[in-house]
Amino acid sequence: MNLIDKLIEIGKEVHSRNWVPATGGNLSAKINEERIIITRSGSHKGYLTVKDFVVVDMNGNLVEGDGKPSAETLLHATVYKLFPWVGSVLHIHSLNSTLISRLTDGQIVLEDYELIKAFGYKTHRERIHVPVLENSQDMEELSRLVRDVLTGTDKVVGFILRSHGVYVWGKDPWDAFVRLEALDFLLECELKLMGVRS
Ligand SMILES: CSC[C@@H](O)[C@@H](O)C(=O)COP(=O)(O)O
Ligand SMILES: [Zn+2]
Repeated sequence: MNLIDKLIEIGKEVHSRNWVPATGGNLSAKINEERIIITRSGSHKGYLTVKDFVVVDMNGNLVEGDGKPSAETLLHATVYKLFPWVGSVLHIHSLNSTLISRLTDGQIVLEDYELIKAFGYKTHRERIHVPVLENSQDMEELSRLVRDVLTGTDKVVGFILRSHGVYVWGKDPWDAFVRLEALDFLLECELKLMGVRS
């Protein structure tokens, strides 16, 4: 299966979970060190076809395909540039990531969950971090912020844009999807715990 087919399949899957309502979200995969394939801006992630993908360079410039690359292309490029091992970046607007960001300042710290091992760690004892960043429509500024919070740490497994959604990455589209599933589950656990404790 090629990269586009895999991303189309992931689009259907995230749509079936109500993670990408109303054309929200964007999906990408790295073709090589200089090129990314990413969803076209405004495409519905549950009904993607080959025409909904464009090729961009690592600065977000369109290289191939019709239409405008995702409005958030620069955020994907920032993750690829920082982590050479990453082969796919997924962004969704799940309820769990959106709601928890409205109740959290700074970052979410996850520890003592078995599913932490889904991020490649050997033990549930590892503490992993999910920074919550202020949402912005200024992608240049936001990508600088993302670069700053991701620099010099291997404990950040994703980031959330407040009241917007979550970004997760992996070595390929399937790995990124499994991590996304794990992270959304962990966010739901934290959200429910907040409800119980309040
Ligand atoms: C439906 S508005 C959502 C967008 O503003 C954005 O947050 C989003 O995730 C999708 O943007 P897109 O440009 O289609 O990749
Ligand atoms: Zn979004």
